Amino acid sequence: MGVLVIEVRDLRMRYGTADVLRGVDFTAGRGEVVALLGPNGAGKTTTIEILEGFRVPSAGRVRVLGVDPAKGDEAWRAKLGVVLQSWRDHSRWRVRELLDHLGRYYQPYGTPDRARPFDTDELIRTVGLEEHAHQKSAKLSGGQRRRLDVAIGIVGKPELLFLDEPTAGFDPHARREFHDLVHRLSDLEGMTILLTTHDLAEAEKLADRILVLAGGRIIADGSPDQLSRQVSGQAEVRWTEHGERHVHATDDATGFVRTLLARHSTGISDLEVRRSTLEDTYLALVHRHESGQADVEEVAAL
Ligand SMILES: Nc1ncnc2c1ncn2[C@@H]1O[C@H](COP(=O)(O)OP(=O)(O)OP(=O)(O)O)[C@@H](O)[C@H]1O
Repeated sequence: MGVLVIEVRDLRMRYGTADVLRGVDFTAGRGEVVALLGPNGAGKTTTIEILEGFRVPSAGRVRVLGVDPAKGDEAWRAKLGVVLQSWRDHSRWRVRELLDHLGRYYQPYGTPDRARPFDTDELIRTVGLEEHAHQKSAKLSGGQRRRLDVAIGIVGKPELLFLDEPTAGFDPHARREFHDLVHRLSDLEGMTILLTTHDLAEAEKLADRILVLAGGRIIADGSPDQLSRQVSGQAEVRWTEHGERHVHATDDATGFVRTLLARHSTGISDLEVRRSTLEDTYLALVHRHESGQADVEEVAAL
């Protein structure tokens, strides 16, 4: 995996008497895009806040860019970018002015191989706010304000970017542009990105790896493809035969379809093969976990 940007071992967090994180383990490497999924209240935001140094964990070992976040200094903080769920109020500022102003904070932290901050006009183009550069942020639409949030998060060219539900409120076009942006940031800038989302199609498109947090632990860790194949190896074949609809679940869809067509060379129409989606997989994992059917270790080893 190369250089570890995030290293989390046996992380625990207790609020009062409630154990929210009960031994979370995962790592993320340079340039990796990792999606953290889990039901409401699973502890995703808590985990991210600990990684940012905003919350001190009850126990466990956490290293972010080689540093314990609870002891991170300004130079360390300058290498992180954060896009939170809630809109921070910058309503009096115009877009370009605000980004230019925030960018200045990062100037002392530039290195020979990473100029900081982002050039303001390049940044505005990157997030697609050219037409709104001189508008007050209070006048932006919800989706445009979210783009401004993203611009604020990356203005310092972070090595590690946290995105908490980044595309909530985006229209499909803005969402696709945002996905392209995430890929560019990880490919061209080598940025490691940790994002939370409840949109599984988004996680599948964006993430190299998916972590599922439930019951205070990571219950699955793998590429979207690995997760789908290991949780449900079966595909569903659907077809119409002499006007009647049929469905068959099989481990070997190709073999089944071959036999089906050989047996009935005519009379078969509307043939479809459906693999389980990440959403099916996710729901199966969380259900298995909640109903106690799966041992945590067993699923985590997928
Ligand atoms: N400061 C706090 N004090 C006490 N309990 C808290 C605090 N912050 C969060 N919690 C509780 O910890 C649990 C995890 O919350 P967290 O916000 O991390 O979940 P999440 O996975 O991000 O949820 P969502 O998907 O709804 O955003 C919840 O039950 C929440 O009520």
